[in-house]
Amino acid sequence: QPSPDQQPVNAPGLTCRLLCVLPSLLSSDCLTANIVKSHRETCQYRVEELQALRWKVFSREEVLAYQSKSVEEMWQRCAYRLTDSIQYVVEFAKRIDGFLELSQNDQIVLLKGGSLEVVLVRMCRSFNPDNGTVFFEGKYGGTEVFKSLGCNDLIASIFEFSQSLCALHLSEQEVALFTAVVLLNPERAWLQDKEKVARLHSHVDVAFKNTLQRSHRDTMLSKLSQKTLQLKSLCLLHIDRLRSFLELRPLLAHSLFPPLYHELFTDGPDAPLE
Ligand SMILES: CCS(=O)(=O)c1ccc([C@@H](NC(=O)Cc2ccccc2)C(=O)Nc2ccc(C(O)(C(F)(F)F)C(F)(F)F)cc2)cc1
Repeated sequence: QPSPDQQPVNAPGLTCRLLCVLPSLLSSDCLTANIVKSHRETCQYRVEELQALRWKVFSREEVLAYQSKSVEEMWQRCAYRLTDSIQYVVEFAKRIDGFLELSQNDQIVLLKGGSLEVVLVRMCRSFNPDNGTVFFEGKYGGTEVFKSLGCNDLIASIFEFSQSLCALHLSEQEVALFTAVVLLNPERAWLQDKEKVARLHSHVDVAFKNTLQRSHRDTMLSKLSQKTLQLKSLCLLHIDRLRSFLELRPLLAHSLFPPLYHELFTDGPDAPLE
């Protein structure tokens, strides 16, 4: 009888355990690859591009020009920019395995509830934490650029959020997986098939956790769950400011804002996303 340390490892048991756990690792790796690819194809600007533009900062004159614009014009410019970014998020969602298998109603509910959150997470890639500027209309500017919007608290919160997210030094792979988790939130109100969304969400969550563990970034999870809470309140503040802006100018809403922005952020008659 060989001594215990010479006994062959209980091979069948080990093989079985590997084979049992392997499919989920494989499917989780496939899902990770799909999400990272979807992000790369729909991220609007690559990080390298955004970083190469950091030296292009608005001059004093350009800042003054922004500050002398009307509230309406500034809101319109931001709304257009955000709607542009949201279109890319819609495309990102459609490329995530399983998203298009959800009912159209649930696809719209998830995008209505999560697209602005995803844009704000993605936006941190265009934020320069060294001088507190964000890439806007071709150059980098600080909060002073958005002064004429008349909601400095919202802008300050968005900049603080971007600053804190930058401090986590998320890789593109982590941004991809984090934004997929944010988007596939089974707790969104009005979901028809909550269980189906919860299954998809848990697959993405497992894929994200596996990725973080492999790169020894497990500590990131607790920090990111705090970020998700901040994100929620930030978007509620943003939508509430938009509403109060629009309530004062009912006619403006339809002429000023691109249709998608209107559908996503006002409780007007729900038209399906094109
Ligand atoms: C989000 C995906 S990404 O990181 O790839 C990415 C980053 C920045 C932009 C930027 N693109 C432009 O400017 C387009 C362009 C370029 C040249 C000339 C004219 C036009 C852009 O849209 N910034 C931008 C910042 C801030 C805002 C706020 O509304 C918010 F609330 F989102 F932060 C504002 F309030 F700060 F203004 C809204 C928008 C687009 C995509």
